[in-house]
Amino acid sequence: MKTITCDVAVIGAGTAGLSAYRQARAAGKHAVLIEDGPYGTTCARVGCMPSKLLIAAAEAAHAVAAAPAFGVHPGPLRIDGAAVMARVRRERDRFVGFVLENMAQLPAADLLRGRARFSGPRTLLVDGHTTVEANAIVLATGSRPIVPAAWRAAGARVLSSDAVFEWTDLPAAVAVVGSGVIGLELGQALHRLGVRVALYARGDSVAQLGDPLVLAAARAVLAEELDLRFHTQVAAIEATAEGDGVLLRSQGPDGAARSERYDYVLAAIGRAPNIEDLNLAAAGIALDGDGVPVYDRHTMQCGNSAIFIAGDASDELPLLGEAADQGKIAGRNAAAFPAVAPGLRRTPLTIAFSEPQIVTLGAGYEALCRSHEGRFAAGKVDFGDQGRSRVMLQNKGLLRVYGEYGSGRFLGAELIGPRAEHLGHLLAWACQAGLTVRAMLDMPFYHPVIEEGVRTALRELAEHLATTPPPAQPCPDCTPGT
Ligand SMILES: Cc1cc2nc3c(=O)[nH]c(=O)nc-3n(C[C@H](O)[C@H](O)[C@H](O)COP(=O)(O)OP(=O)(O)OC[C@H]3O[C@@H](n4cnc5c(N)ncnc54)[C@H](O)[C@@H]3O)c2cc1C
Ligand SMILES: NC(=O)c1ccc[n+]([C@@H]2O[C@H](COP(=O)([O-])OP(=O)(O)OC[C@H]3O[C@@H](n4cnc5c(N)ncnc54)[C@H](O)[C@@H]3O)[C@@H](O)[C@H]2O)c1
Repeated sequence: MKTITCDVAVIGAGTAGLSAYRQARAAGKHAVLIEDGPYGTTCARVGCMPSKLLIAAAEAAHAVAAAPAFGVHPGPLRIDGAAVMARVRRERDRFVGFVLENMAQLPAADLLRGRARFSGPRTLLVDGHTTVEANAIVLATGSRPIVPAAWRAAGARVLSSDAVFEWTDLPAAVAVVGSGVIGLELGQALHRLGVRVALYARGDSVAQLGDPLVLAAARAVLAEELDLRFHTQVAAIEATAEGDGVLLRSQGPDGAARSERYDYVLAAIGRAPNIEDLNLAAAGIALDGDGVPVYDRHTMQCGNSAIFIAGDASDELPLLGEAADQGKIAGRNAAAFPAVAPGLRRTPLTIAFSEPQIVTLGAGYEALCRSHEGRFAAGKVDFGDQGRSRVMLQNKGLLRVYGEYGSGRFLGAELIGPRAEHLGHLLAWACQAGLTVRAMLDMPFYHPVIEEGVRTALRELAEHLATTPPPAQPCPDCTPGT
């Protein structure tokens, strides 16, 4: 058994862990980075990048399919599934390669291979071969896809998003379970690439949306294109007798049972933080009801301990940018421990790369119903009649913007709409800058642009904010589906 003594031990060499490690090193500390899986990060290997590569191929196919509506006839659409997946894997490998190149430049003595578990509040045991004694520890162990054991029992044709990017060709039929971000992004991309896709949702939620009006718009817009099965329970999944597919038995909202054959079932029902194998009992920190360490989101410190948490492991907002920011804060504070200080937490921004894209930023509708009951107003724009959106034949979706009575401060927004990733950034920046709705309306708006739709929504919001707020009452419509 070897013993390593260091200032900061980081568990997990993903985005959050690498960010924490770099901060600790930049502070002049001896840091050790422990990883038991492949290097390359979830984002590059099986997350953000390969999923966006698949979506990019789907967008190309969709552009061809949509062209005749403009009087442009490019000829019959032919999708070469093997070529699509080859590009996805080739470009994915390129992104992973950049991470690996950076890893190769780190001092070899700082990199420890193996699975870390706590053996004390400041001590880790790595695979039974090394004990690491650290002044502070950063827990950046990421998350993993949830696939219920009963579904796994059906065999290898029940898979998570991790496996999709290893395909060498596109299958003929896929059942996607879950209407969250992964289900929507991958389900729509596969559909646009010619795969028969049915998307099963036990409730009627759509991606990260909470605003009932935007949710309703999203359901309607997406259902125009996708086979969306809302309020449908997956009753059982079993392998076909030939082993070449799966039978999915489901029960719809009318109680009717259905059994359908697919090549694969893609479980997209959420991700769980990697925390249970860490022997957290030895760490001496408080855990919440889900077993996740209780921590301060501004310092990422777990209680008053020398343990800091970052990235998907924190189960807060499992997004790349958050992992990088949280890792930075955790690494800096671990290096400075016990002199812990709050770090920058930005205005929350989430983007689902469906089409139309789905975006939330700032305070969402459900959160405002709790924190600002009777104290906030909303404005909206329906993209159906929005000039530039219609020019581009992308005139679908709804934006709702929220502002605070009295201060006139812009609080947040939810939307499904064209080029929403850009609108989302614009609005998130205004939110973080603390702008009032009036100040936002004083900004330039070109013509004809989609941002004019944002102005329409802001104008409506400004009108509401100029009136007396209605008497406080419970939000009548803030209970969207599960
Ligand atoms: C399909 C998909 C698409 C996504 N798309 C986007 C997107 O478009 N935009 C966006 O912002 N986010 C996206 N995300 C989310 C984003 O990828 C994650 O939030 C981010 O990668 C999390 O980084 P992390 O450092 O917390 O975890 P990871 O990168 O997973 O790193 C954790 C590391 O810890 C290691 N580890 C775990 N336990 C131990 C242990 N006990 N000992 C040693 N090592 C351990 C793991 O092997 C892993 O390497 C997507 C995710 C998925 C799955
Ligand atoms: N564009 C992006 O930023 C992006 C893309 C992909 C993933 N991600 C991240 O990855 C995380 C995980 O994505 P996800 O889509 O797996 O999770 P999610 O939490 O977004 O959605 C999971 C969905 O599955 C449903 N569900 C849960 N249990 C179920 C069950 N037993 N049967 C049927 N449905 C069930 C939930 O109601 C929900 O609609 C996201 O929260 C997001 O942070 C981000």
